[in-house]
Amino acid sequence: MKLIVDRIGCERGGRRVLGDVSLTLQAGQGIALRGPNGVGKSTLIRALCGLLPVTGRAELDGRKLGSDEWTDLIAYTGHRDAIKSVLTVGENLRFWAALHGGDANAALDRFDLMPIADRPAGLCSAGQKRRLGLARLVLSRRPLWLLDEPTVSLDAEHTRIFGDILSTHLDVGGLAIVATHIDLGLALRPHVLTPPSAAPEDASDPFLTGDYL
Ligand SMILES: Nc1ncnc2c1ncn2[C@@H]1O[C@H](COP(=O)(O)OP(=O)(O)OP(=O)(O)O)[C@@H](O)[C@H]1O
Repeated sequence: MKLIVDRIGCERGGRRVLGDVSLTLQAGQGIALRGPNGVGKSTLIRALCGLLPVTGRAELDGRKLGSDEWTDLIAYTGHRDAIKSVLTVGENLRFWAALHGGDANAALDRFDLMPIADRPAGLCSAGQKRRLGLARLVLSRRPLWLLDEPTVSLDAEHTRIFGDILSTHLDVGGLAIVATHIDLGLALRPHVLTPPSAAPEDASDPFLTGDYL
């Protein structure tokens, strides 16, 4: 399996926030997406999920970004945990397992969630909710993981466990793009985003040039 991202760019709010990103990934490889706040890491991840209109193209084994075939190959975790707070931890995972066909108990076990399987998800701590959200990844059994700061709220031990799970995913031929500010201790290839070239500004306007302050 091979991912080709070819000059993907994106505008948000009428402003160009992502400029012509190109990269390739082979089966078993992962990228650590880096760069300062606001440079476009989340935008690129969301764009590759098909959630934002883009210029350029991306293909995963010939399946084009935006097609249903592409969507069937990706698993996404964003800043929100995407859990159902009135269901218990176990019910959340069984719901996802019913959709994807994975093993809910194995996912509970893998993410150290078995001791709180009967707790309503809405009553979990931030780190517990994050682990529950991440557990969907292994249930989905999809090859390309698009992860936006997956370890936020995780303690050191659960960050290590998540690193092991991601490593296993890559070992079996998965692919991953991970926006992260921390070192996960894995052999992820760094890809540093830089801001898109700025639109020309009116040099005489202090409110645009920044000379005001
Ligand atoms: N909904 C939106 N509408 C307009 N502009 C947005 C929107 N969301 C984000 N942006 C802008 O897009 C740019 C890239 O934001 P993005 O969230 O992708 O950055 P990031 O690299 O993930 O940042 P961080 O490290 O802080 O998470 C920023 O300048 C931001 O202001």
